[in-house]
Amino acid sequence: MIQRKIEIMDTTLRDGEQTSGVSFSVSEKLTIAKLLLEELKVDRIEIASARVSKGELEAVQKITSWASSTNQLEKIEVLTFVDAGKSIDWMLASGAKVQNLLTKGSLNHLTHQLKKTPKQHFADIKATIELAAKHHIKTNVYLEDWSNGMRNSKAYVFKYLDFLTTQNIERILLPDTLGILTPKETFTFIAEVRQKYPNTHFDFHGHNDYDLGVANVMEAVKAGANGLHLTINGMGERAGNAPLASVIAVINDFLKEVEVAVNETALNKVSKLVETFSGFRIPVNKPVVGANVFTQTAGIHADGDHKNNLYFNDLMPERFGRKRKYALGKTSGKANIQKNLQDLGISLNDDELKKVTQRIIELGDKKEVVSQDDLPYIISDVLDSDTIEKRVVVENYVLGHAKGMKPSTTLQLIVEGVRYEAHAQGDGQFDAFMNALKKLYKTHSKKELPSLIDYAVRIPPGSHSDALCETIITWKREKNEFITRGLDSDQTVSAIKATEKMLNII
Ligand SMILES: CC(C)C(=O)C(=O)O
Repeated sequence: MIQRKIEIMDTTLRDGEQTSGVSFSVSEKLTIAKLLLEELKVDRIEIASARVSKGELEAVQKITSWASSTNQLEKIEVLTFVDAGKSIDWMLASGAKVQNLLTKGSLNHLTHQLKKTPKQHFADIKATIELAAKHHIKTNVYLEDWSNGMRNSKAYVFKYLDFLTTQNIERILLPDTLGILTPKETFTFIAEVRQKYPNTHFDFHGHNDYDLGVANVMEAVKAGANGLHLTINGMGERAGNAPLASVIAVINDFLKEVEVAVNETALNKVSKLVETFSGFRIPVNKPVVGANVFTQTAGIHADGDHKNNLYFNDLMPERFGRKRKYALGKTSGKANIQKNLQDLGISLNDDELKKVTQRIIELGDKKEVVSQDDLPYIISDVLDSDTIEKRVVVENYVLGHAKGMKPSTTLQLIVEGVRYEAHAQGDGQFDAFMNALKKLYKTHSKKELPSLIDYAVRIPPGSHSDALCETIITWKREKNEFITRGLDSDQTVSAIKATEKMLNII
């Protein structure tokens, strides 16, 4: 089957930058532009609005100079205005060769914002297109508020399109400026213009105000749109634009009659880079690129994956340069843990697996995020504790820490079935705990406590900051040194757990 090619125009650097609070630096724009064209392989990029700032001019100059050296200048587009040639002067200074001229696509906008008649507007547009052509600048034309125009002033839109299709332009760009269209309307409106002007190239530019951006783009393609405007991570004005990653997945999986040149495996990398540069966080459940979307949390899913991939769909993570994960927490169960152990190359017997599962459920109950990186630490803690006979139990404690007061601890300890209690102050919470312990041992035990000679804390690499913390304490008794470890989400508690182990060893 011969597939119809759909041009993908990425507008992250123009409409995406209109996300409230986002501004890319010159070098960030250049880096993103290179990635979009060279790795992601979109067909065109819109990188700026003309006349915005000095920095914007510098960014466009850098990008056009690189694009010219790599023969890609025709893929670089800039939003321009009908402004008696000022935007064209800016284009000439920037080195860009394709303008996306903003014009009015609804009578409402034309009358109330520009306060012009269609005749005056068309004459200004004609002059701008001709001036651009004189300077070897190609023109695409945006019909701003086109979706409203199709709803409320169709006669104006078609009169304007009759005029435009006789002009020296490359493409007509049809925005749903306010994201108001339904999928059904999108199909109908695009089909109408395509039918009337079968030889003209039409792009659809969808916004996401009703969360219908992807659905509308899908209908635009079915109705015959030749190109689509998308942004990385769905960035853009208000609720953003149709997100590129989701649209590419939808086209590749559901619209077999068309094809796009975009390289799916680069989607995640580009998405992450744009997230870092923009500071605009990707929601964890954002399809294709969100942190959680390839993580199975329920144990039953991991179990089903094991049995003939029962919980897989066509969105395989490897397509997008990602990997399936199995979450660890209170609902994860043994199957998830087994999957993570397999990944790490660790094997446990049934009894050990049961104990590790129990510990993860306990941690999950405390609302902690347990990651695969934490798993070896949990295993070693569980198995290590298992080998020690528990004669001494740190049963209860109150740790006091208040501004302007010395930290204090009240401690209840059970030694071979007998409960003891002590209170002490210290330089920090753990120091106060140790002082209370020393008091107890001095009064009630003949045993000497070992001295603490080193105290190290580490967080499993890749672990979330609210997850686990391991305290490793080196003790010295007479000439012998030994180490105990404690694991908890709270640093002081992890040190107390390491100390409890020491009490059971001496
Ligand atoms: C500025 C214009 C082209 C726009 O982004 C829109 O109408 O959505």
